[in-house]
Amino acid sequence: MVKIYRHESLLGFFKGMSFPIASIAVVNSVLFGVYSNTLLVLTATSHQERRAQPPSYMHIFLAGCTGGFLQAYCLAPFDLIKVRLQNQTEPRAQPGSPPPRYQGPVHCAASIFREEGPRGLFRGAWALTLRDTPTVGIYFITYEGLCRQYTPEGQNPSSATVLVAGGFAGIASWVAATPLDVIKSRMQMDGLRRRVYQGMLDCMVSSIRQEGLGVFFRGVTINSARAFPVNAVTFLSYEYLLRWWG
Ligand SMILES: C[N+](C)(C)CCCC[C@H](N)C(=O)O
Repeated sequence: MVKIYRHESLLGFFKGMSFPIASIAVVNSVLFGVYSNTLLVLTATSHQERRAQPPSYMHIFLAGCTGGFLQAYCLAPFDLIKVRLQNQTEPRAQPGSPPPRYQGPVHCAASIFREEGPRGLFRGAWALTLRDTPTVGIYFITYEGLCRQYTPEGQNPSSATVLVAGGFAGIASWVAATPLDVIKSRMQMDGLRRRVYQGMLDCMVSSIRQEGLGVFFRGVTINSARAFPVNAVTFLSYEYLLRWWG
């Protein structure tokens, strides 16, 4: 934190923010929409009816995986741009210094398109899909499991339960997602200069060789600290929006 502050001032902490904010509504509606509709297909119960007839954990997991798989594709280009901008760590421009490689998210998207082709915008998308398919399953299982544990049968979970269950669901899924998150980000940065990795497996093997197994847990603490409040609020919004409008 101190280093980022000294080097890039307060703005450094908000690097690559505008795109995630623009994309989060789209990505989350795909995630929760696909999840809920897959459950509807699998169990023939709507969100309201699910309290009285709770779906099995297998169905929850499958619906979560489907949601995770599809949202990964919507997320991929936005996530790529975020990673590229976050990794650009030049100090704030001084007069006379050359401009940064990417001047902002739109410029970044256009440059990737020009330099790496349309498929370049989906660099790392496979790793992202592999990261999100099972871990979104874990996300919903943890959430449902904790809600059921602390809610009397047939009732809606209280706001406090939803917040805590959502927070822990975020942590559990991020802990599980971190190894592939590290690989995904490295694949997304590859291609910026010369290609370093031949593919995902090569990226895994050379990362382990150079940095040991600990590399798979890089950033897990800060990711979990972020995941708790973000997902507490996400699930609270989800539950309340469906209760009001469902
Ligand atoms: C599966 N994985 C852990 C990668 C993410 C789950 C979605 C969580 C939420 N959109 C967030 O940004 O925390």
